[in-house]
Amino acid sequence: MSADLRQAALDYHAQPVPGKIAIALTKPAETADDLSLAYSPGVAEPVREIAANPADAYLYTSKANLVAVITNGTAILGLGNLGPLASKPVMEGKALLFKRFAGIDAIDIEVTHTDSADFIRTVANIADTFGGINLEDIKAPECFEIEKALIELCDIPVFHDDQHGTAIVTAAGMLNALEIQGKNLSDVRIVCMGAGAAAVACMDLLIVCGAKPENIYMLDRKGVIHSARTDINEHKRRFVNDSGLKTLEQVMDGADVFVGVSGPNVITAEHVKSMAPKPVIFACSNPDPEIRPELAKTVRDDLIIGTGRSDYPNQVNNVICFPFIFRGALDVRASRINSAMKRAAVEAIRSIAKEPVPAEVLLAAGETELTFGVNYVLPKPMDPRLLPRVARAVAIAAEDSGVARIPLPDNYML
Ligand SMILES: NC(=O)C1=CN([C@@H]2O[C@H](COP(=O)(O)OP(=O)(O)OC[C@H]3O[C@@H](n4cnc5c(N)ncnc54)[C@H](OP(=O)(O)O)[C@@H]3O)[C@@H](O)[C@H]2O)C=CC1
Ligand SMILES: CC(=O)C(=O)O
Ligand SMILES: [Mg+2]
Repeated sequence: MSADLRQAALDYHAQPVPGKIAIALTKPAETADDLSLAYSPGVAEPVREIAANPADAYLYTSKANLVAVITNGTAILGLGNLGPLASKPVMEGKALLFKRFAGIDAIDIEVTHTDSADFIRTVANIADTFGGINLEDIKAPECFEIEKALIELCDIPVFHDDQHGTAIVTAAGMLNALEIQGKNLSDVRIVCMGAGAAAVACMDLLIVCGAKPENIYMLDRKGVIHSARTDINEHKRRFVNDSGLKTLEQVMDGADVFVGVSGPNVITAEHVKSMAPKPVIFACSNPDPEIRPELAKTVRDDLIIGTGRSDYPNQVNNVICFPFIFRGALDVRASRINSAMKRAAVEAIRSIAKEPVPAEVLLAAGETELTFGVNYVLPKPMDPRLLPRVARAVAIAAEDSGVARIPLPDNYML
């Protein structure tokens, strides 16, 4: 990062007040009459109603539009396990994005804990406060056990964004990129660098969308996951590939697709050069991608490349999903975010990239033109069509799959 950007980022976070979010009042609180309603004695009335009927919390409190962004700071972006407190700027950032893009009030909660059971207990014990829980930057393999347990324990949607938000955006972008390159997901050879939260979920969803498990090579820090390895957990084991290719060099040679959800600068221009014609690279590690687009482009002119960042074309980042999927889930009080809702989000996101881009998006993106093609495979996060289209598709999928607890509002998001 340049010294200028570093200082600008620090100033942005420090000035004019520290941090990125604050709490706003939604009711008058000026007079004694106001306070009689907001606090004692009036507040006792909604208390009694909620005690008698817990669902009334959705009517009389902020629960319906409140999401907790909860972490333990064990996998902060691609920076690693830097602890809960250091993760707070990222979690406040997620809260900012929830509010900016979907009008959802979100609050960050950084949990210090002893083990996964302690973390699960902490989150389960505060869950009723919220309409949904967005788990963030929790490392694998603990994230899988944590999410599974919390889905069972909580009565509200629990969604590990690094798994499912990333997978939804990756699948949407990949289907579009392959369409542009004239390839089918069912035919391509895929290299997935990383075998953690994002990697496992991305590959699972690509398989649901048509990728062949035997065409996927997943790598961790020790190389390709294959069955002779004795150091792999049950989640990695689901992706063993015993074709005989064991090194990064071997799997990149002739690969159609590279998905990077690992760490910075792990592939070289030589690796990119050895890929099949018309390859697709999603180098999603934040803040520094697995390879810089300018480097990859020195060796290929038939390449589609995306990164997790806002300052290159083709941003492949879960921000294109999580505000909108939660909006749809909250608005029908979905009990969970299921596979049908994720598929609906993939299709809604990818369809927007194929349509003309509104002038306000071009302005916000600092672009004069964006058309579906090598430099535009996914909508920009600030595209105002994402909110109505993704939220509506997700809410309809929730209703159709039986997890909505209230009907779709009339003309919802139309
Ligand atoms: N663009 C986006 O929207 C998103 C991007 N990401 C990025 O994906 C990355 C992983 O995040 P997440 O899955 O949550 O983290 P996890 O800690 O769950 O998993 C990290 C995985 O990456 C592997 N890894 C890390 N560094 C290297 C390396 N240098 N070479 C090879 N493998 C490596 C680890 O290997 P091992 O198992 O051997 O330790 C592990 O399998 C981060 O960089 C993050 O920023 C994540 C979510 C969203
Ligand atoms: C974008 C994101 O969630 C990550 O890099 O962890
Ligand atoms: Mg994350």
